[in-house]
Amino acid sequence: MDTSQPAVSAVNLAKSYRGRTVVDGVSLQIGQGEVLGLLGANGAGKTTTVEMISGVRRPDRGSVRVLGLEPRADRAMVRRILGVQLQESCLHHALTVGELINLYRSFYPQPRPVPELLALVGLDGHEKARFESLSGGQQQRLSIALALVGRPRAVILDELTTGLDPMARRRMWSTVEQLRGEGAAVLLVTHAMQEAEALCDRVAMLDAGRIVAEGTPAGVAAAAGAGNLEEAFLALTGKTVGEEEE
Ligand SMILES: Nc1ncnc2c1ncn2[C@@H]1O[C@H](COP(=O)(O)OP(=O)(O)OP(=O)(O)O)[C@@H](O)[C@H]1O
Repeated sequence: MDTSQPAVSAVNLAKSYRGRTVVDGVSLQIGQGEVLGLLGANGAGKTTTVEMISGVRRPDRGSVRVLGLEPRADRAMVRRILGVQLQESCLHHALTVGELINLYRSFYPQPRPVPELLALVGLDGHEKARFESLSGGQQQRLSIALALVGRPRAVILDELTTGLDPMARRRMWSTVEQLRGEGAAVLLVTHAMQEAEALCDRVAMLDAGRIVAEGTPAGVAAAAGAGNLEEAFLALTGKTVGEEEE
C-alpha cells in the first residue's frame, strides 16, 4: 500500500453505454483526510464515475488507484480499505441491525465495535430491530454504518443525506467530519449544495460527463461570479439543482 500518493486517484475516466458517452475524461484526486464533493444534475454521470472508482464498473478508458491499488485487479485488498455506502435493497430484510453489523464485522481484521457504529449513525437502541422494520431513513443510516465497519481509509458516500430528517442529516455531517479527522479520504456525491458548502474541502462539478469546475466551494462560487454554490451550479451547468440532463 502506497501512502505517499493521494488516497484516491482517478485519471481520465470514460464510459459509454450503447455508444452514448456518459463520462468523458473525468480525473479526480482525493487526499487523506480530505472530503471531495461530486456535484451534478441527474444523469450527469456521478454514479457511473463512483462505480468506476469502486471497481463495480469497468472504465472504457482511464485508470483508478485507491491507496495505490487497482480496484478491479486488487479487489480483495481494496474491499478492506474502501468503504462504499450500499443500496439497502442488497441487505437481508429478515436480519436484525445487530446481525447485519456483526456479519460485516466478520469480514474485517479490526472492525469498529457495534456500539460505536450505532452511535455514528444514530441507531443506538435499534440493535435488535429487524432491517425490514426500520424506516427508509434508518435503513439508509444502517447502510452508511456498514460502509464504515472496517475503518476504511477511503469512503464513497452516494447521496448521504437524501431523505434524512434534519437531525439525522446533521449527525451524518458530524460522521463525515469524524472520518476526515481519522484521515479517511471521503468522496461525497450530493445534490445538496448547502451540504457541499458545509462539509467539502473541495468540490468537482460534473455536467454531461465532464468536470466543468473544481476547487473549494468558495473558490468555485467566486470563479463563476456567484454568491454561493447553488448559483454557481446554475451558471456553470445551465440547470437548477435536481434538473435532468437532456
Ligand atoms: N447501466 C446503464 N445502461 C445504460 N445507460 C446507463 C446505465 N447507467 C447509467 N446510464 C445512463 O448514464 C447517464 C449517467 O447516469 P448516472 O447514474 O451516472 O448519473 P448521475 O449523475 O449519478 O445521476 P443521478 O443524480 O440521477 O443519480 C444517464 O443518462 C443514465 O441514464
